[in-house]
Amino acid sequence: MSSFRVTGGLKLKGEITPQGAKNEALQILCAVLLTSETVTIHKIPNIRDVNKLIELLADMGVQTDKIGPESFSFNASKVDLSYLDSEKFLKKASTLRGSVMLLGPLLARFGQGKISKPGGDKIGRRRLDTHFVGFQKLGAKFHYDHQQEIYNIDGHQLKGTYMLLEEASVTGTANIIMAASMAQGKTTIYNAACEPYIQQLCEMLNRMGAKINGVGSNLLHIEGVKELKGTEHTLLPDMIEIGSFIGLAAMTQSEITIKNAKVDRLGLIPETFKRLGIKLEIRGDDIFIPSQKHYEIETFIDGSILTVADAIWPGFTPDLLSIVLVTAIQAKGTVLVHQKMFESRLFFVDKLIDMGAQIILCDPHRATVIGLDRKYPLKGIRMTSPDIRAGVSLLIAALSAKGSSIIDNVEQIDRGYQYIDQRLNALGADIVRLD
Ligand SMILES: CC(=O)N[C@H]1[C@@H](OP(=O)(O)OP(=O)(O)OC[C@H]2O[C@@H](n3ccc(=O)[nH]c3=O)[C@H](O)[C@@H]2O)O[C@H](CO)[C@@H](O)[C@@H]1O
Ligand SMILES: C=C(OP(=O)(O)O)C(=O)O
Repeated sequence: MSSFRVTGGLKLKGEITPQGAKNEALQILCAVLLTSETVTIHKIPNIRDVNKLIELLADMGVQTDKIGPESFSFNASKVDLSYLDSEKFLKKASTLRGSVMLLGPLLARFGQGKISKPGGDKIGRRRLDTHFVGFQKLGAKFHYDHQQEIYNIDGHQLKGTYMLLEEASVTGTANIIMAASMAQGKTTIYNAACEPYIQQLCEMLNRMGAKINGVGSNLLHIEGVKELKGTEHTLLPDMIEIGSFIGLAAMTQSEITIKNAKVDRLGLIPETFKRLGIKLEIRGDDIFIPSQKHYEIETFIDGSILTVADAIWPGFTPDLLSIVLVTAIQAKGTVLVHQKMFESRLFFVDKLIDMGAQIILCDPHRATVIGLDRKYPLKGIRMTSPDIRAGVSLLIAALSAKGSSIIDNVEQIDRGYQYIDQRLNALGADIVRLD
């Protein structure tokens, strides 16, 4: 288990370029299984979850070549399906959430798939019903081995159909789209998730020869094709990293320019941080955040306390609520943070309270932050990173604090933020990795 020793209180300054999007990378990497031709992907982040998925593909027989600092080519002309039965596969697949999206492509191309219960953040119950009900609607048979926690699916000629998803699951929608792309006939998916990750996946599949309409909406029409061909794809900048850098700049009074942020793909993210009083300037495709001593949280029009809540896209992403929460600590004013989707994602606030933050955890889904307006700084403490986004929130708190902090279990942060210590140190932070 690695830790960070963070010396707080330093102002950062400079430019930072976001990595390629983690959650998009996980979908796009799984999609390489859909064709026997070569797929080249650019802007692949060097993070734990992505690296594990690339390893899984290679172990399965996919030819994997690193062709540039952030570019890989993949060729899945030979796939060893017997590897799916191995202990090694099942163990590795269970360490990340994204591995579940191997199932859709496996089913589409080989008529079968198998996966152990996927991992990912322990942030509450994370059911997979949408995925399997969707596969079943396409005609696949599904069996869950409760004892070994293994999901098996089988379905040699999938048939297109109409389906109304019970919930707009992000990875579930991606899985169903990939399975339906090669099913016989037409599939309609209503209440589909439409995050930029999904839009990117659909655009890539269309370049491969798929026929998907409605991209960007929650109503997708997919005309199945017999086969898909190779393509080239560039990942979007990671919008969750971008939001994290905005929060970091505000909390540490830093002047930061986020380069090439693809601002038009960020949805409500810039607006939500602006509502906390943070000044953002959009300069071309960059976001400039000036050093700000004070930032004041808006109220609603009727003067009542602002609520920031998550919602499915184009609502505000749940993955940035922990960052909003930590950013509000040094704001002026009060905000209610309402995490509707996950039930165990806010418990990390006890560490922030230990550091001196004024937060009331109302219940597992809601926390009220009463901003300190820099009347006093947080104080450094020792803490453990429970999940990826809480981990980065603790890092932001530690960077703003007086004194030094130790953050344990930074593997959680490494799941989703590449070289975060080195990149922030280049802006003037003092983070030491202790192995
Ligand atoms: C690898 C990956 O891409 N992970 C992301 C993906 O996870 P993932 O795809 O696993 O998350 P889902 O979209 O399936 O669901 C997230 C949570 O929201 C609930 N839910 C979802 C939709 C809905 O209409 N109603 C509802 O209550 C689900 O029950 C679940 O608790 O999407 C989540 C939601 O944006 C993000 O937090 C994760 O970072
Ligand atoms: C919850 C997240 O990731 P995962 O779905 O991989 O656990 C996240 O990226 O914030």
